[in-house]
This record gives sequence, C-alpha cells and structure tokens, in this order.
Amino acid sequence: MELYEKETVTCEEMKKLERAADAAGLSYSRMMENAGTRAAEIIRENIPKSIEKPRAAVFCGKGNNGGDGFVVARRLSEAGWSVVAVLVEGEPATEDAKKNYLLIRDRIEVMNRRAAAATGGYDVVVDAIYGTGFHGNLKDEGLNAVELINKFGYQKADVFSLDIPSGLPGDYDDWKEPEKSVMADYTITFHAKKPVHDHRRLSNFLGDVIVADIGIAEALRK
Ligand SMILES: NC(=O)C1=CN([C@@H]2O[C@H](COP(=O)(O)OP(=O)(O)OC[C@H]3O[C@@H](n4cnc5c(N)ncnc54)[C@H](OP(=O)(O)O)[C@@H]3O)[C@@H](O)[C@H]2O)[C@@H](O)CC1
Ligand SMILES: [K+]
Repeated sequence: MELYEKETVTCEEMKKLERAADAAGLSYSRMMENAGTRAAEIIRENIPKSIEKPRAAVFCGKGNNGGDGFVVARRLSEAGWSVVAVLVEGEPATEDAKKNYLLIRDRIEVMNRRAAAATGGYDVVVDAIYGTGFHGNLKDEGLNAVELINKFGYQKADVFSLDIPSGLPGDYDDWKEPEKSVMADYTITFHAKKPVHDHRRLSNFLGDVIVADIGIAEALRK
C-alpha cells in the first residue's frame, strides 16, 4: 500500500506526503486553501440550519494551522457570517499563513486573546491554534486560549478543531487523558487521520472526527 492510501499517518509521514504532493504540483499554498475551504464547508454543513446569521470566532496560532484558520475565517465571512479572528500568539510566522492573514486583516475584525475574553455569544468557535507542529506542553498564551475556547463551548458554541484539538500531540500514544486540551465537538483533519484520532479514550476531546480531502491523494495518484 502506498503511503498516501493509508487511513492513519504519523505527523512525520504527513509532512512527507505534503512534500511529495508539492513536488507533484499541488503547492503548499493550494493545500492550505483546500484545507480551509473544505473545513468551512464542513462547518456550514454541521451547524443547525435555524441560525440565520451565525457568529464565529476563529482562534489562530502562528503556524500553518493558524493559516488554515485564516482561510476558514475568509470563507465563512464570504458566506455572510459574522466572523472575528483571534490572534493567540501575535501575527503569523509562516509565509502561507501571513499571505492568508493579509487577505482577511482589513475585511474582518481581528483581536487578541485578551480582547476576545471580553466577547461572547458565538455559535461556532474554530480552533486553529496548533496542528501537527505542536510539541511539549501548552504554555501561558496557548493555555489561556484553550480555556477560553472551552468556555465558549460550554456556553453555546459548537467547537470545530482544525486537524487536531490544540493541546493534544498528533502522534499521542499515551493512555492517560491530557491535562488540558480543546474539547472539540468536531475535529476536521486533513487528508488522513493522525494516531491521536484513533484513541477511543480521547473522544471527549476529539468529538466527531471528519477527514477532509485536500487533494493530496489525487496529486500523488497521477
Ligand atoms: N504543511 C502544509 O503545507 C500544510 C499544513 N497544513 C496545516 O498546517 C499544520 C501544521 O503547520 P505547522 O507545521 O506550521 O505547525 P502548527 O501546528 O501550526 O504549529 C506550529 C507553531 O506552534 C508553535 N508551538 C508548537 N508547540 C508549542 C507549544 N507547546 N507551545 C507554544 N507554541 C508551540 C511552534 O513554535 P516552535 O515549534 O517554533 O516552538 C509554531 O510557531 C497542520 O496541522 C495543518 O493544519 C494544511 O494547511 C495543509 C498544508
Ligand atoms: K487545532
């Protein structure tokens, strides 16, 4: 079986697949666009139809997981939603995330985590803080943002984590519950599941796991 056909891949294998897809003509930037666009579609398909103009807060980290978040924010805003983007650790640091940040910066409200703590009433919260690049433990800013997301989730928001609930390592192979993580209602992961998604004991944190196609298999089949 080829690597791109596997149902679950490690974070390292995922990076390898992204490199191979990029070499086959599916650029990193296109993968991010596909990931965020598909995630926004899945979010729209899964919220109650009765909400007329949904309000969403998208929490973005500094890496490419945050970049996916900026694409989601743009897509939901284009669909007529009221959207705010929350910069958890300041402005984005990767090239593709920066590009997508510039596309939303003047179009939707952008705030830091402290300002976000004074807001509320969201129908949807998107967790785009950390994905496959997470390592170690949550530090202050991340921890505070995770707690805020969970608070909005306890209120009324449906929480969608992009790729991995922030706070959990993608290759998680421990049988202990983590100390702190986003508790998602839905986890939208890209291309294939990562080992953490197969952990039944973590279903409280993962919610429903949905695998979104971002074009990698098609690029590598050619
Ligand atoms: N590659 C691609 O083209 C595609 C990737 N895609 C998406 O990108 C995601 C992977 O992106 P990524 O590799 O940029 O890592 P990401 O998860 O955003 O985090 C990195 C940032 O977090 C930081 N950090 C880490 N641990 C930390 C801690 N404990 N506490 C605090 N900070 C911590 C870390 O800092 P550092 O490592 O320098 O310490 C860095 O700044 C992937 O899950 C998918 O969603 C899709 O768009 C499809 C195409
Ligand atoms: K995430």
